[in-house]
Amino acid sequence: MSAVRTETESATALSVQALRKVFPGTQALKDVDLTVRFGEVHALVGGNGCGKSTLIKILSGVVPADAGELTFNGRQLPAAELTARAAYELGFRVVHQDPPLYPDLSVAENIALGGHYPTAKSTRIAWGEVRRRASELIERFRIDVDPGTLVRDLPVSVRTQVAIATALQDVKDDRCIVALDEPTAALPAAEVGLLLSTARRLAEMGHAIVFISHRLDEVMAAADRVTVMRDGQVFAEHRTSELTEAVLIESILGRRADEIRGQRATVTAGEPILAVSGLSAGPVIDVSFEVRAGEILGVAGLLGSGRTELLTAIYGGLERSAGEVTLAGRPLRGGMGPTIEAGVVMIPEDRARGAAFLDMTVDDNMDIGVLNRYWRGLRFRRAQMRQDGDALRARFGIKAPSGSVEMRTLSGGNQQKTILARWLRRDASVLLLDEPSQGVDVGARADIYGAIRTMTVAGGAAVVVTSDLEELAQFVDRAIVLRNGRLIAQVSGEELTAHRLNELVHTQSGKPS
Ligand SMILES: Nc1ncnc2c1ncn2[C@@H]1O[C@H](COP(=O)(O)OP(=O)(O)OP(=O)(O)O)[C@@H](O)[C@H]1O
Repeated sequence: MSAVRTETESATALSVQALRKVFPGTQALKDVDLTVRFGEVHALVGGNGCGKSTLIKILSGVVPADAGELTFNGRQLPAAELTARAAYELGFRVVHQDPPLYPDLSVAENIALGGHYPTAKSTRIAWGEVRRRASELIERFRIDVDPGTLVRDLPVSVRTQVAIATALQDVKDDRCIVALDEPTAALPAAEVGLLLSTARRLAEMGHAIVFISHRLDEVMAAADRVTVMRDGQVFAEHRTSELTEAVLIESILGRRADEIRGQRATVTAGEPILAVSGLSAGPVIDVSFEVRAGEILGVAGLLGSGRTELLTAIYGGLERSAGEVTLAGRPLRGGMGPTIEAGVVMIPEDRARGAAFLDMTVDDNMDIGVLNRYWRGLRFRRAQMRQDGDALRARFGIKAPSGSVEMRTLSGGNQQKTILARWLRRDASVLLLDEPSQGVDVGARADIYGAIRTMTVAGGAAVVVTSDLEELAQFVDRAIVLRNGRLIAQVSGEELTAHRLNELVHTQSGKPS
């Protein structure tokens, strides 16, 4: 899909020179140089905390730089002087993964709110004009949506398309620099393609696209060029046409790609630990399966297939209308308290939002839930707790100046890793994980599955829901596929490939349509 550009390079849209930014305890950007051209999709990749978001925040004028020069579409200015308004006027736009749209308003109303409401002579809003403009934009950006549809009824990828159209509505020429900040992180696999095509189409219109993602297959598919950042610096720039995913991984991590490949269980799985039989709960209908000691079971299914509800119902957070769940032969009767006590731990998808205590320190965030481990009679073993904190941060590659900095100062991916570390350090016999690698870099993803594997090798079992089918194929031992709440297939061995899972997830018969 990536266009190989053989013609002479197009004009420079954005040039960043010697950009620097220091936060207390961290030099987030160290003399960053970057050139992005009109007509290209330029990916920006790198490990969690390498400085991608800081760069985008500076370019959008919301965080001031310490030093450096910026040139937007031929207009140069000192980076420290850029304001949000100037960045906007110079044609810089950012669309985040969770665009701030109003769910209960229509597409047309959202577009109008993101620009200026056209008013009639009486200063009343000219609704006809609102709809006409929205229809024009929808057509221009080729979005498959009716302007009157409420945003809450749209698939996530279409919402992001609407956000892009909203951000670009007042642009006269096609000379914007559009930063798409992890636009696919929360997207189900089926919708990713649509968004990548949108990025390409914007580039073909003439805009310059800066595409931030940890999903390297998407980077390879959608980008012309990729800049790799490491530790606040630009480490390399590649053309994707001259690159393989393995080389890109090495460029990002400084480790060979095969060092981070997942490992399937090496010993035959043991006795069933978790048995689910005839379970119905919410959208889940009559689902039965077993997970054995030593096994990581994957769950594939589209958004709405019941995959999250299945985990929640096992965990006791969703009432069951039928069926039984047993742990090592003993019934788990529901209710989260007894389920946790029995040794089942669930790590939910929205963990960063729901479970990160931003004004507490990083180590405090990891210690919640295991504090009683450190009491010896009346003595609290603080030194041991600190030592364990250091070890955990090293094990999960959590980038922080120390364990005593506030959680809010960590990058998004490092917050995710901190919360995962909190849960993975508990003694669990069954782990239920919903999208464990969302927002984390390719190295950390392998570390997370490594931690899960350590737990299963010791006799535990894990059930993992993820929309990334490549990830399932790489890291789990066996997978079940859900559709419309029902279990439609179990896949293992040679059949466990992303391609096969994709077929099963999307087509009624499990055969290519
Ligand atoms: N407000 C802040 N105060 C202190 N340090 C900060 C602040 N914001 C960011 N940092 C630090 O700057 C570094 C770069 O963070 P940034 O968010 O740019 O990383 P990133 O590449 O976007 O990571 P991710 O892939 O996890 O989103 C990190 O070490 C982070 O902890």
